[in-house]
Amino acid sequence: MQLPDSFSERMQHLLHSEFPAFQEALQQAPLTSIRVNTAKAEVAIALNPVPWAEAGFYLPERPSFTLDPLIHAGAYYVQEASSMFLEQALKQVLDLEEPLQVLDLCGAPGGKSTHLASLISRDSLLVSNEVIRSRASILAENVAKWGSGNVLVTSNDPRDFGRLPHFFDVMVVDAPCSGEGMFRKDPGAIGEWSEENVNLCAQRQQRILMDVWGALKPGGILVYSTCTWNEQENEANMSWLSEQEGAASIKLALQPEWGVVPTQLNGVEGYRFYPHRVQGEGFFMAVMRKAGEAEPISHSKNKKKKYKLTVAGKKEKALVEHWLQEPGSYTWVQHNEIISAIPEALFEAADEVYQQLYVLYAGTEVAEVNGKKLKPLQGLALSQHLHKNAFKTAELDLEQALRFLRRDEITLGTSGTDWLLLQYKGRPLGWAKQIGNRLNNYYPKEWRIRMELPQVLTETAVVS
Ligand SMILES: C[S@@+](CC[C@H](N)C(=O)[O-])C[C@H]1O[C@@H](n2cnc3c(N)ncnc32)[C@H](O)[C@@H]1O
Repeated sequence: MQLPDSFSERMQHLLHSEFPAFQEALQQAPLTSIRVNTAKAEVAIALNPVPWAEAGFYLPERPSFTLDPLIHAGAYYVQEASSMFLEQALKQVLDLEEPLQVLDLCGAPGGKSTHLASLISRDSLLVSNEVIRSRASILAENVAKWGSGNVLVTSNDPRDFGRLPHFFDVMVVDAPCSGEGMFRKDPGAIGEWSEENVNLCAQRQQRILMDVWGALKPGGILVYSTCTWNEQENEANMSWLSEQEGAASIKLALQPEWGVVPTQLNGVEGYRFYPHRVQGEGFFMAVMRKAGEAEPISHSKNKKKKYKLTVAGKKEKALVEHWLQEPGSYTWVQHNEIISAIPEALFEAADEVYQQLYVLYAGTEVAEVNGKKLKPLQGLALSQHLHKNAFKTAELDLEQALRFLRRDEITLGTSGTDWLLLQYKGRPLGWAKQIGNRLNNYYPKEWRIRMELPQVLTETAVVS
């Protein structure tokens, strides 16, 4: 791996005698790690845990994840281990039992969003945003697969969040960066690296931070991260924020065996992940508290208020509400023919987000209602709160499951006119409709596996 000279000089300056070990680590193959969706699955084999994330595990080798139906069922997410350090920021700084309004500003493809969704309580709202529309669709797909039901996926420019002043208790800004920490995983990133790009990234990060800062409550928490090592994009930006806005740095407790390197610049604490020190890729994180007193969440129900969300009619709601567990805990909303369930406690906040931002996916998309015709939706199949007994289910073997996920035609020897919830190892994958002894495949077109199946299929058996 040929590194740019000025990058090597910078790293030598940062690492001194550790530089040769760092260089050598960059030549090693990157590690593979996953984070298990504990609401849906558990690890099936003895795996080494990621020490700073409860549901994180290293895999001994990288399987073909596409060929494991359970990844499509949202049973786990492939995520780089260092990034899972976000968990420490949340657990050490916040009371996660409390209802929180959380923003993940740079959300796609969804590693941190799905992690946040697992960490926050059911009465907490996660707004998961991605400015680039095509990437926002992938984010919405991953959020729907995770199935927690308390996430709104938006696709807005950071400056649009100025329309939600003092709205969020927590903000995660996993900023677009020069990607030095990804050189080992994505050698293509080396060619894009330049001093000029580092400066441009640092300026863009400051702009992003200023654009969203107003949406953070006084006393609210910012978790800032990048996958790069240079000081400009990391400690210097946090020091700038502290000077500019009076934000205070928050110190996290570290276990020495983690190998995470704490840093300090002008009173700002940072956490660095180097591949020769930790089992993971390059990463930086800092946690800051906005000046001022924390305000409790208050959304007054006002009868005269004009809502953007339309509550579903009684008739429509009655048709589908038994499809989720605890139907009474949701507000059922309808947009065109789509009925979605939003946790009742989050309705007011969700409506405010709808008033101000472009929402791509909200809560759990449950059904499409067209007169008397009812179609269960993919979001429901993958929901952690699906009421399975309301449906006929069919268990698929590995080949059938992969064919279903490719949107191929499949036959199961069933007959009738029902909707079938198709499962693999007991985990729902999606819907098929029986038409006599044929099955219509309703797996979403945009999500389908495009890969040809190999002649011999082997089970991945990472989680069960
Ligand atoms: C490091 S990635 C986010 C990874 C994600 N947090 C995860 O854990 O899966 C940064 C994201 O910022 C988005 N982005 C690019 N330019 C941006 C901008 N000007 N403002 C906000 N986000 C931007 C990128 O499209 C990208 O998805």
